[in-house]
Amino acid sequence: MQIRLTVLGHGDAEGGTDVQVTAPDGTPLDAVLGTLATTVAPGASVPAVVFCEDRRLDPRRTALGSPPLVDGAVLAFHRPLDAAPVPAQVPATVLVVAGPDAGGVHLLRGGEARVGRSAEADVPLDDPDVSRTHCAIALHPDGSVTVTDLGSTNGTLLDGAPVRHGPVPVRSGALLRIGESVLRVVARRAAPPPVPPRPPAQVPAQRGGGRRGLAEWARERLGGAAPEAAEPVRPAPGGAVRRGEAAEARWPDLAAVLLMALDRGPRLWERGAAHPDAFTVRLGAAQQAPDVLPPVTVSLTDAGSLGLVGPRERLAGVARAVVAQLAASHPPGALELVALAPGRADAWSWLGWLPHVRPERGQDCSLLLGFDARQVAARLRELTRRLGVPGDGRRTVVLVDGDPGGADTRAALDRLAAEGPAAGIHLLVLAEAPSATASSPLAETLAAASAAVPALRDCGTVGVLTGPVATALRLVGAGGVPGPTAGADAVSPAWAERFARALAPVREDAATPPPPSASALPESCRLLDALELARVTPGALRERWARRSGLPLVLGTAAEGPLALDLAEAPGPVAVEGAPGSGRTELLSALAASLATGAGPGDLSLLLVEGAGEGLRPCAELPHVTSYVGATDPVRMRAFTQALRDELKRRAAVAAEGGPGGGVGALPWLAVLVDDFDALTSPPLGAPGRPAAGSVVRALDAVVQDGHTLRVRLIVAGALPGAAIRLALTGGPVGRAELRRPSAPAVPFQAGRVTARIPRTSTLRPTVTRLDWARAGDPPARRPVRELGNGPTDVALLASAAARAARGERAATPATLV
Ligand SMILES: Nc1ncnc2c1ncn2[C@@H]1O[C@H](COP(=O)(O)OP(=O)(O)OP(=O)(O)O)[C@@H](O)[C@H]1O
Repeated sequence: MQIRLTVLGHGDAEGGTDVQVTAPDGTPLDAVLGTLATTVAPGASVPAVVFCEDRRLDPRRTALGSPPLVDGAVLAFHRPLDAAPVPAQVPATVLVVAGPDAGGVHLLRGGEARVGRSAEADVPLDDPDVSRTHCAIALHPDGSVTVTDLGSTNGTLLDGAPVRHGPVPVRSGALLRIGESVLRVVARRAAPPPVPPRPPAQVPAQRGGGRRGLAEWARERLGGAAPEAAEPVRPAPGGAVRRGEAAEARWPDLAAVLLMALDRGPRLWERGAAHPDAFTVRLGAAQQAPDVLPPVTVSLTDAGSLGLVGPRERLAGVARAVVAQLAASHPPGALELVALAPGRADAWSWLGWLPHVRPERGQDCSLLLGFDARQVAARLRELTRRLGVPGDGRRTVVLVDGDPGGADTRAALDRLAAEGPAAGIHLLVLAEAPSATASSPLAETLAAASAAVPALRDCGTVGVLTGPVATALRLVGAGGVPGPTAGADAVSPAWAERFARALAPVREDAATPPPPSASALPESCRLLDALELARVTPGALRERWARRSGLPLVLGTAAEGPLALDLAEAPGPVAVEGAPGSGRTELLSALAASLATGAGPGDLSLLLVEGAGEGLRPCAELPHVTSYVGATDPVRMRAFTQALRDELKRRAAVAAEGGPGGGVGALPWLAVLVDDFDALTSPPLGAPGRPAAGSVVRALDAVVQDGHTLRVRLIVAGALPGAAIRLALTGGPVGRAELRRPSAPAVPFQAGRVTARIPRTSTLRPTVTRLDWARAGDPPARRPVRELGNGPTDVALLASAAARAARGERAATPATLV
């Protein structure tokens, strides 16, 4: 199990230190507390008290990975932190629903809240058109709310009417416009509308129910927009203005987006791939009516890719808002996020907390981020591999911020911009340019931006920030077709960090579990540990053989622990596939060793066949092995294949004779394991195995055809058409693989290692490492697994223990083979 925490040590700066903890499930905080303290501050002692938010923890009783110690949690040594705000517990709330510093959720507990550009304001707004102290919103003892303009330069509008003299009463739901920002005041007097039943997204249960009030409150705000009430989406590649209150609720504003993440209620991740509003984002609001905010939206499905052009700070704020909306509305099962932002780790590291950037397609990185040229090239390789291949329904949105570097990389990006949408890959391309104004007209701004960032030309919609302070967004469709203008919604970096951290521990509901993250797998897996035979003794083996059922085959470790299947129940042959050097021979050896621990030699015979080389030789010492032959010896190979065919005939005869239930059940199992299958069945001209190839193919074909009913199983390393179970080595660390079965999702795993000698604890010790977000796009650090050079390997230890255990076992009924 891996979780990421932020630790505030003694006297730490506000940001704290981000760390990653890797430990077996259920490890108590106690086990890593000292390491956490020294990782954050070298030489620090174990803290006397630890808080998670405002809650004091008992380190012996708090398990890593269980609430509150989940991904994204903030631990504070020595002092408590403020808990998350709970709007349900306060009578009124001010939500910043639109504008250049949108998304804020401010609680009114009573008295006056000052709104302004000043950092000291109770509701600070980074909006150039807002005065330092602009207006005051007061909550009175009777629950009523008023607003007073404090002599602002640009004035205050309440539902369109200027607030000249205060205080002016404010109804719940009223819109206050100040500068380019729009605030909605919500007082808690209105009854909540009914909520359509829908299972919420899953997060490990939270004790104490600290956020239940927030959930309730958020439903009041958000619950009205059931997706089934949605009007059909019409293609509007240049963007669309949506009118009416339902439209406002349907494309939530950014305050609502933050509450979706904090609350994890029914609207979080409500849009699966087939949802009518899937992949449609709200870029801002049309400023037409005083008391409504008609959302201006763009559908990525229609646009293909979306470009954003403008000055750096505003541009980044709008892009943060777009990405956050996508992450709040779509589950990771429907949406993958990738960032290509060379040199911009500081700006985009917050994405690292989102579940959507985990590599779940076997990408060799910790997170799908590209913060330097190598990482960008790796991400582009992974993405361009998917071009021309029909998508699996899950879409990918790729944030492109900055020059990807080298000519090859630029060409790959241009290809992705042109061909990506057809493969479910949509770009969000940022291009820095001065705001479009009278002196720098839109067309010129757009032309200059496209020259600097060619991928912009393939974007079906481009939003250009306009106006003297770049707070409006003009949408332009393909071919320069003019689209609507919106007041652009942007969010601050702090908002984005808070939003993403709230989503970090959330998982999709149990009905559609996300594929286990490939990166959650260990770098190496000792087979004997996965078999729970760390100390392999004859007694332990005898005991297993005695209680045997089926033919248990432990493959290695999946994200949740050891991965096993029953070979007796397998519907057909098993193929181990992969590139040379990916670990096929090792996995085949592990399968042989695993089978040998599940049944004694009296109940199971192993036949080992080498197509090339001698990779299986270490397994030949297992007492179960009755034949070990290689293609280099065609005479023995022919004899072997003849004997195998005879054995199949003998078994068929026993099966035919057998009484009710078939006599075959009394026969020992026979497992044929073939390494380098391709070399065996189609050896190159002049290869020593060539003379025997024909007979081998016939014998193995007979096993495929008849073996299944005769207690004979076939496992080959190589491509075997019609294999029922495929163990595909996917690259990355050696031994990284996927279990693939028809009509079942692929299960990533790390293959068991058996021909080396690995100290028992090397993959189980808890570790704490500082998180370096700039390196998160690299292949995961390969913790060098200490393999002991001298002394017996694990398979030799197993073979010796098995040989001793077999002495005294009832005499096997050996297969009559060479
Ligand atoms: N699961 C594993 N963990 C760690 N190291 C491994 C693992 N599997 C294989 N290796 C090591 O990687 C190297 C290649 O493994 P292996 O020979 O099994 O690959 P292969 O796919 O059979 O390739 P080839 O057919 O070219 O021999 C060997 O040195 C082996 O010890």
